[in-house]
Amino acid sequence: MYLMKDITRDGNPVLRKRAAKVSFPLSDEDQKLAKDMMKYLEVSQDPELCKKYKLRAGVGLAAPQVGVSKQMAAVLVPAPDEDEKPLFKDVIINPVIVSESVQYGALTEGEGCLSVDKDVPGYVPRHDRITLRYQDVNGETHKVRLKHYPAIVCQHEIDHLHGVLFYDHINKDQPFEAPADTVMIS
Ligand SMILES: CNC(=O)c1cccc(C)c1Nc1nc(N2CCN(c3ccccc3Cl)CC2)nc(N2CSC[C@H]2C(=O)NC)n1
Repeated sequence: MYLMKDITRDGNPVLRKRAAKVSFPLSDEDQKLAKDMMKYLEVSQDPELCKKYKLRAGVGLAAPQVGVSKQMAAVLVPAPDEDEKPLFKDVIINPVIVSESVQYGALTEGEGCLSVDKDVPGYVPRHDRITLRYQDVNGETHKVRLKHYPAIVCQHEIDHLHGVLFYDHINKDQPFEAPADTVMIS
């Protein structure tokens, strides 16, 4: 299981590389990587376990964040009502955003990243809605339409696979300025 010591931090070149495509069938190593990344998210979202293992909670974790430059990310976006099923839960492999809304979306509180220890205030303008194509651990291809929070999270994770960090998108002069008609997501 990953601990915070296993998370690569900003400054590590692996976070600024384009990650390599993953081939199928997954090697045992890649299967374990997928399982361990999802496990981190599950444990980090459990208040007891999060405290016990001193983790930062997350809804997404990309392979470069555990030092592996491969096109794989775990996403676990819980439903607002905890006894509902998650808004999105899967390990996305070789993900491609095939279409995206003109309209922007941004988290009202800004974004955090397990690999960025400092707080970087400001809006991170992303596409409010995306159509995402990816392969799951079994090699099955999925094409899903996402909007608002799950769409934001997937864009944040796919950025990691392209060597992009969230603060790259923050307007330097006006960090809390967002394009007109941006959907503000709380
Ligand atoms: C600087 N202000 C802020 O960070 C920030 C501040 C306030 C609100 C938001 C909404 C902020 N923003 C933000 N909050 C999150 N979490 C909220 C808490 N949550 C969580 C916590 C505990 C249990 C279960 C869960 Cl689910 C875990 C996820 N996550 C992300 N991001 C950006 S996209 C990838 C995703 C990620 O996983 N980052 C580690 N951003």
